Amino acid sequence: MRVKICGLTQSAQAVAIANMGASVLGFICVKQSPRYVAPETIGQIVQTLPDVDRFGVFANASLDTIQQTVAIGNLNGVQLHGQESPKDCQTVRGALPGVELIKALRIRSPEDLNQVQAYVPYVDTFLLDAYHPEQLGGTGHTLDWQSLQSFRPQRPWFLAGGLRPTNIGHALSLLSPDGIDLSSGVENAPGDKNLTKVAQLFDVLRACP
Ligand SMILES: O=C(O)c1ccccc1N[C@@H]1O[C@H](COP(=O)(O)O)[C@@H](O)[C@H]1O
Repeated sequence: MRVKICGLTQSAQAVAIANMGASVLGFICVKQSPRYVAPETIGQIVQTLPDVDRFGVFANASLDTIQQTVAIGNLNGVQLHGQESPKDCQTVRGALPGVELIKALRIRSPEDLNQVQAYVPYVDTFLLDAYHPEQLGGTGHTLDWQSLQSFRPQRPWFLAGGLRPTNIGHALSLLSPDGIDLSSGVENAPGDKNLTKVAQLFDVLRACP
């Protein structure tokens, strides 16, 4: 299972988290977020990293912005976390072949899962996050895990939304996602990761059946 830790802003923390076992690191490229990092800073952090996947998280960004950030930041994945349509995903995929494309869907009710099918031809991976009326992501709110038990998309998927070392065991006792994504659940403050909590997370994952 892939483990993605999102909202990195500091090189030393990113290196430590990769060395603890994270397989994907996420950088928030949404300017309104307190976790925003500029493309040049991402590039500097990425230079220091061991072999790990590096994703930029965007919301309703222009293709130009996404392409430039991927190039400057040396990213190998793009997570679209806004209201991007299947056509938008098709455009990003066409412009960035070889870059993994994740479409994040913010789930308010089980019916929201029906939109997944329309994205299948254009994305590599899905990510399910909790819906919040004022925040795009990093909300710390959990999904209704029970309602996802029959979710079987035709692409690999990440579970996100309010995951913490203290609830990940319960989530994984109900669901078998291809990956998990944590941000605020392993932080001291937005963008400042708590390495003790990240270590606790990996302890729990090692103990999971
Ligand atoms: O973290 C942010 O500030 C953010 C801003 C805009 C879009 C997405 C954002 N974060 C994503 O939110 C999920 C879950 O976060 P949490 O674990 O509930 O805090 C994660 O995928 C982040 O990539």
